Amino acid sequence: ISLKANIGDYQFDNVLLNAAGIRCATTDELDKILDSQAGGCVTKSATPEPRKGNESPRMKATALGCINSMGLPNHGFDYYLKFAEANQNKAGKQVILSIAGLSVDQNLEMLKKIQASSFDGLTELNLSCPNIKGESQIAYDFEAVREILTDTFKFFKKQLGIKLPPYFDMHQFDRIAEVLNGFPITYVNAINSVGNGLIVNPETESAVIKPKGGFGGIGGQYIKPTALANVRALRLRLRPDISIIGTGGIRSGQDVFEHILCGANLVQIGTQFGFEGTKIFDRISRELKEIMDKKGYQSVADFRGKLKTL
Ligand SMILES: O=C(O)c1[nH]c(=O)[nH]c(=O)c1I
Repeated sequence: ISLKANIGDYQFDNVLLNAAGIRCATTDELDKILDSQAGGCVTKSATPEPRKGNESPRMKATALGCINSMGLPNHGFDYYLKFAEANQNKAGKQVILSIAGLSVDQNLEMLKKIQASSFDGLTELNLSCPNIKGESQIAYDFEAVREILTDTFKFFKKQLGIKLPPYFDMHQFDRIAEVLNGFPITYVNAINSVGNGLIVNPETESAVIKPKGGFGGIGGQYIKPTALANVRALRLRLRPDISIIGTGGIRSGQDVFEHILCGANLVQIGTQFGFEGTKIFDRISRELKEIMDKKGYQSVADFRGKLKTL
């Protein structure tokens, strides 16, 4: 039974990856992921310069997942580009370089550097960070997405993925797919955390994270139905050559099976990877293979996108 998959001409020995932002801000953390059963690693979304991020407490775990308002803490774009250049082309293991500029110009500046660099792997353009004070998630403004991709593909000739926020309305699925189908993107990653949730502690009668009055992105079990709906809706609307990475609510082999059934080519694990560390990739690989064995599937292609309706 094989858990191999590919995106464009990039081979992954395993469909499991970390989600950007979780235990992936330093080279040590990234090395640990590459040394694990994961099919590759995704770097913490980078800004052109290093950032401290928001005030702590800025992340809180709950019984069903977590809330975060990290505020893009990272070591700066050059740090991650250097790691990506040094660790690309490991057989069957891909390094995905994630960027999240605070403006169109910052994104174009980083993309120009990638284009000029020796990194020939996948870049993930994060248009969905929910935690920058005063900034909204770019991908909720469809014309802004069209503009940044128009500017990007005037010079960017390497392979680009787009990290999307969750959408909650059929016309939004139609609109974002219509915009993305107009560009030579390699994949979309659905979804980022569900933005601006609020976790309350009834004992202390208080919010549980400091930034933004306690508002932050929600991950974990809370968001799996929304993640699956976004993967499915985009699979049904995007050009067949655009792959999908499914992210959101994964903590078992069954959850991965559901994401692939909805159309995911690969999956990323965030909240639960944060709780368990890299041994999660062994556990979930084993659980997924057990499910495939029971159902008589040899490869993930056998059931990818084959969700039935009633
Ligand atoms: O606050 C963050 O750093 C963050 N947090 C998220 O939940 N998603 C994101 O894309 C980002 I860039």
